[in-house]
Amino acid sequence: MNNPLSRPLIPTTDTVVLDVDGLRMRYGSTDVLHDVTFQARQGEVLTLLGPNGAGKTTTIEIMEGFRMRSAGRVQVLGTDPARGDEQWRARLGVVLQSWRDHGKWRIGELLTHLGAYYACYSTPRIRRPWDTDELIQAVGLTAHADKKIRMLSGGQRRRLDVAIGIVGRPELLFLDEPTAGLDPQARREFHDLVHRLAGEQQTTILLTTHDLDEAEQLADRIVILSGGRIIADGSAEELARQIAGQDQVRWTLDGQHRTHSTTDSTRFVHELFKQYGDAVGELEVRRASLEETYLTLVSQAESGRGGAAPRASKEAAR
Ligand SMILES: Nc1ncnc2c1ncn2[C@@H]1O[C@H](COP(=O)(O)OP(=O)(O)OP(=O)(O)O)[C@@H](O)[C@H]1O
Repeated sequence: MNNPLSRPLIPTTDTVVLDVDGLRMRYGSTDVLHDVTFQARQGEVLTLLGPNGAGKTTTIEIMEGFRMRSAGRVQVLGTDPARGDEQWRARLGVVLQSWRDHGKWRIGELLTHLGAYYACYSTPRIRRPWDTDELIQAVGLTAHADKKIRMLSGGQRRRLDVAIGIVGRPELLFLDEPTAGLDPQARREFHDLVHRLAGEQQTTILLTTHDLDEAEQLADRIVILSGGRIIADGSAEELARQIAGQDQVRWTLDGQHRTHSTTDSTRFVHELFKQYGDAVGELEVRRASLEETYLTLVSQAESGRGGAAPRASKEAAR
């Protein structure tokens, strides 16, 4: 786990919510997904990264049941999305790009209207839909609840998109570039909301983003797709470890500045203190940012130097 904030309040369970095995997709004579395999567990935030055209949207649309796959096994909340019924669909949340319809409606009216469709899918464990006022507060739109949708700013609309995606209290939420167009404060609030959904409500979240800081902030696990293949699967730290020599340890000893590159900075620092104790000063460990790791892994994959993606272990998924 990379960020203490991303640790769920209730730990991620072992229940597999998303199970994709040997997924292939072909458009005409072009293969765009090759043997894609990954899983996500309940309460886990999984981020799908990859360059334009890598196959992220195709993968997500297959899981949402909007696109038929060419081959492979896909189970979403225990059901093959190609055969998902209304009851199954009510357990999913999808945040689509901006909601442009119903411009004359007010936020509260629209959410109450959409939420009503979920009432019959309530269960003893999950009361559906989300209470409109609570939901509006959760996405930070209380001050605008009575505004007509066409009067909202781009960022306010994006918050409304998220509210529409979660009004049915989904067990699995798909977020496609959710913070594009949000200002820094709205982005921060959105990140808090994702942490709350995953931590308090045990919602599994699959999101795509091109913002690597965001991925690092939010993801329990990161899956990188390149050219339709998974080239990496693990936490940000695990992915960084795949690239040899990326941690830089700096310190001073007898007034002299020293630097050392290592794949295991924890062990190195331990040895350093064991050997020199209090004589070590100004210690600094600089880990590769996710951006550096990502760019290296993608460029290795594109030049054919990448190895097979290590499958994330159960522990890595927590
Ligand atoms: N309906 C389609 N017919 C033919 N090819 C398609 C179709 N949809 C997508 N593709 C191709 O499949 C590949 C994967 O596209 P996809 O949209 O899944 O990528 P992506 O990772 O979501 O990209 P981006 O980051 O640009 O949104 C691309 O080469 C794209 O051109």
